Amino acid sequence: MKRTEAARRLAPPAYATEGSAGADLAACESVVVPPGEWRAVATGIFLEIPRGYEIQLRPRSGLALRRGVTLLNAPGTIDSDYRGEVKVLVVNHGREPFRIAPGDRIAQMVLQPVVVMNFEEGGGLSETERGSGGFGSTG
Ligand SMILES: O=c1ccn([C@H]2C[C@H](O)[C@@H](COP(=O)(O)OP(=O)(O)OP(=O)(O)O)O2)c(=O)[nH]1
Repeated sequence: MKRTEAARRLAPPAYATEGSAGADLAACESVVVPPGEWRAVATGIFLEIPRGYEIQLRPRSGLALRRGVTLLNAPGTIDSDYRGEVKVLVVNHGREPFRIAPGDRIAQMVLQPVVVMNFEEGGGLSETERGSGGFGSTG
């Protein structure tokens, strides 16, 4: 079904359906992303994420399949101490300009627990069979 302008205006900025991993995230501004380019798209959403969690911004598979549109930095990270507006870095790999209207769902958000890393300098690393082999070293 084609969404009308009125439906777009009424759409909430983010919505989750039961059983879905992510909540869809909508744009709050009109943006045109030309082929081969990217834009930071405003959502009008400001979050306070509990410490120990992050939100990942992920592409929507339908936009990727139909339009070649995805997120430049997928998954985008929203830190728990970030208090600014959530923006979505939309990149257009397709051949047509990608037109975004307020209310269009352009990404999805997933809440994830994170393990906080603390680094300290050590004397050396333990030996393993792999050692420093990587990038196809096993064939
Ligand atoms: O797609 C994104 C990615 C990031 N952010 C916001 C929230 C995040 O907490 C902050 C910083 O993101 P990130 O750590 O990826 O950016 P950076 O390039 O490492 O910058 P900084 O030095 O500000 O951490 O920018 C967004 O709104 N959308």
